[in-house]
Amino acid sequence: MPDPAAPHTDLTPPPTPDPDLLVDFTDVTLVRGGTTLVGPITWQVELDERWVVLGPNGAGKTSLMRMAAAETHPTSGTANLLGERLGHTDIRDLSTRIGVTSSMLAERIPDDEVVTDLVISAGYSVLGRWREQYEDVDRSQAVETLESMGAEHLADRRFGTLSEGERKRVLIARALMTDPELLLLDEPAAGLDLGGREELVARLGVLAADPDAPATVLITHHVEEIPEGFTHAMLLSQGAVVAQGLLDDVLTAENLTAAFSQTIALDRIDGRWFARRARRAGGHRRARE
Ligand SMILES: Nc1ncnc2c1ncn2[C@@H]1O[C@H](COP(=O)(O)OP(=O)(O)OP(=O)(O)O)[C@@H](O)[C@H]1O
Repeated sequence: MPDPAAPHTDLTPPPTPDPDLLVDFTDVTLVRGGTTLVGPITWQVELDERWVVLGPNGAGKTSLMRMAAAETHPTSGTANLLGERLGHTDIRDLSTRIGVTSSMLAERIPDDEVVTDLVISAGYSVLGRWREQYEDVDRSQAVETLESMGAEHLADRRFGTLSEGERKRVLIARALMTDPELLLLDEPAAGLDLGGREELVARLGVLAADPDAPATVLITHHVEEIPEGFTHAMLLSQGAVVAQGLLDDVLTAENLTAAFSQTIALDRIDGRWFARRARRAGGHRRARE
């Protein structure tokens, strides 16, 4: 007979993580210094999905991505990545299965790193040259991956000599080098000029359309940076989810207005999105009077 005064202990084993869910977060939070940076968030990313995570500065996008990259453990909630439960698996085993690009990573790359070596090193979970001689197979795969991002001509260049746009393409190639199951891109178009942004968005659109490409999560501040072929969106504001789900359902003027705390008008032209602050009713007419 159980003691009714004893604390309740749930002996049911947690459900086995679903291998088809690359990200499977339930009520996940990240707390630092007593402040909740993001969450609680319940979020699932499936094999063939391409997600965009949008929100203003400080919304918690990078905090969410660091948990999805297994770089940071959630403070609470249940987090499964690639069918493994965080906290019950060696996160180093996940690192080659998740391709990541971020400005934080870019800052850690030595200026004199040769692009091909940088791309190859992803396969060894190191940043920078690790071996004296890489295998020919590594080298040819690196060139092939650079080709997929239109960056093969940069193979022998040193990272520090590349333009911002060239760096972004090289870093995405590096993230793809290990043939990851999940690709996480944190603001890949930040700092690019119009031409560079459009070039990158087009390449990401090609990647999104490739059925063999990994499930992708792209973080951005701007709807103009959403490539064609993206399927899902999450809007974050102040650490909380404003909306998430199918891109067409989530990306509305109403939801953007809520996320960015100002009245946003949204247009869709040729499969791309464009946002701006809406004029106040009658503002145009007054300006002409
Ligand atoms: N280690 C930390 N300790 C305390 N607060 C932190 C820490 N890291 C981040 N924050 C805060 O958490 C909030 C969310 O940060 P995060 O970088 O996730 O936002 P973001 O949406 O990626 O922002 P941005 O668009 O500006 O890059 C911010 O207010 C940030 O100042």
